[in-house]
Parts: sequence; structure tokens; C-alpha cells
Amino acid sequence: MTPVLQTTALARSFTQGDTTIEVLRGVDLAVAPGEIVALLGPSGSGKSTLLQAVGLLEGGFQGSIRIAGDEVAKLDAAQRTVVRRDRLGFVYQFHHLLPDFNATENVVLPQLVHGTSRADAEARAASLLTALGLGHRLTHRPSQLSGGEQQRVAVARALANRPTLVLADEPTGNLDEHTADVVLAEFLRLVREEGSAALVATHNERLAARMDRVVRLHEGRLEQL
Ligand SMILES: Nc1ncnc2c1ncn2[C@@H]1O[C@H](COP(=O)(O)OP(=O)(O)OP(=O)(O)O)[C@@H](O)[C@H]1O
Repeated sequence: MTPVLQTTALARSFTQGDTTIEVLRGVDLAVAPGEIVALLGPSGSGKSTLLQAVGLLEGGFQGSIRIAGDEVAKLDAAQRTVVRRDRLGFVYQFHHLLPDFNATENVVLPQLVHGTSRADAEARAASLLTALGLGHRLTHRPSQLSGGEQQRVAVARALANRPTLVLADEPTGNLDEHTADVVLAEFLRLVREEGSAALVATHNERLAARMDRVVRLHEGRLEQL
């Protein structure tokens, strides 16, 4: 089966003054359809750099990135935007919800950009938010939600357009241990129910162990665990 994500010899370095740091030195990673992969590595090992490259958020890398078989590494900015919108979902450590819009509207908006009708988008938003236990918070704005609830809305937003692949960078890193456990379990359950795949960066080995497979960034390359 064609992987939903395949990177080959992915490399990224940063130069500041006369110093160059090679952060990614040839990352070969394949994620199968429906697979949830934990990306482990200590602070500074390049987890965010890898997710930003795969999420087509940053240029400046070498190597190949295929999403559902299509080479995306060399696309122009407009084409990258379309791939991000139609095939990828993003969850960050901080929710990045729009503060003036309520929970439902935050999940509806990316669907309208995608071309979904408002009625269908609202139905999908209500369904996802209810599945995440937020059926009683549909019209609350982010500032009226707890940290765990805000991250649940961010999860619903990431899944709204039925992405092939969800990229999550420390998605529960801002939550206390108990809330992180609960929100991560809900995230994993919903990604599985939706049939999506996910690449989840974390430095938490305990949370990583709950995913289908663990890979570790070490000196710019991946170790399979
Ligand atoms: N724009 C940039 N310019 C220069 N150096 C950068 C840039 N972005 C990242 N780096 C460097 O690349 C290395 C990897 O950073 P990255 O944020 O990818 O690590 P990480 O594994 O996600 O860390 P953390 O767990 O702390 O978020 C770090 O040494 C960082 O300083």
C-alpha cells in the first residue's frame, strides 16, 4: 500500500554567521495509511523542524517528501497551500484557535475554505466536537474553555477536512499530566475512527508508547524502536 507519508534523505541545516547546524541529516520515514507514529527525541533534536518540513510550512530542506505518493517537496507556495488544506491536519502545543470565534466556528472555518457547504460544515463540527465530549461547549469561545477543552477543539479542527495525515507537535505538552492522558487518548481514538494517519512529536515516552510505532530522532537521523 502506498504510504501516506514517505520522506527520503530529508535534510535541513541552519546557518547563523559562520556556524552551520545540521539538524536533519537524512531522514527516511514512511507512515502507512491509518498508522499513528510517535516521533520521540530530546529538546533540540529536530522534531519540530521535521514536522515543519513535512507540513510544507518551511522550505530550505533537501530530499524528497511524498504525500499519498505525490512528490510535494518542490511545489510552489500556492500548491503547498492546497496540499496543506486538503490533505494535512495540524495540532500544535498551543491551540492557535481564533479568539473571536466560538468552538463550532473554529471547526467550521477551515471546511468553508476547503469548499464544504456551511450546513455540512456545521454538522461535521458538531459531530466531531460531540465525539470529543464538547457537545455542551459548542458556542463557547476559546477564552471560555479550559486548556484541555481548547486542545480538543484544536483536534476537531485538525480532523475537520478528513486529512490523510495529521501532524501533531507536542499536542498535549501544555496540559497537566492527567488532562494530557485523557486528551491524547481521545485524539488517538478519533484519528483511528476517522481512518486518518498521524505523526506525533513528543518527548514523553509514556505517551509515545500508546501509539502504533515509535521512531526516535538521534543526531539528525531516525532510529526505529
Ligand atoms: N529558524 C531556525 N534558525 C536557526 N536554528 C534553528 C531554527 N529552527 C530550529 N533551529 C535549531 O534546530 C534545532 C532543532 O530545533 P527543533 O525546534 O526542531 O527541535 P525539537 O526537537 O522540536 O525541540 P523541542 O522539543 O524543544 O521543541 C535546535 O538546535 C534549534 O536551535
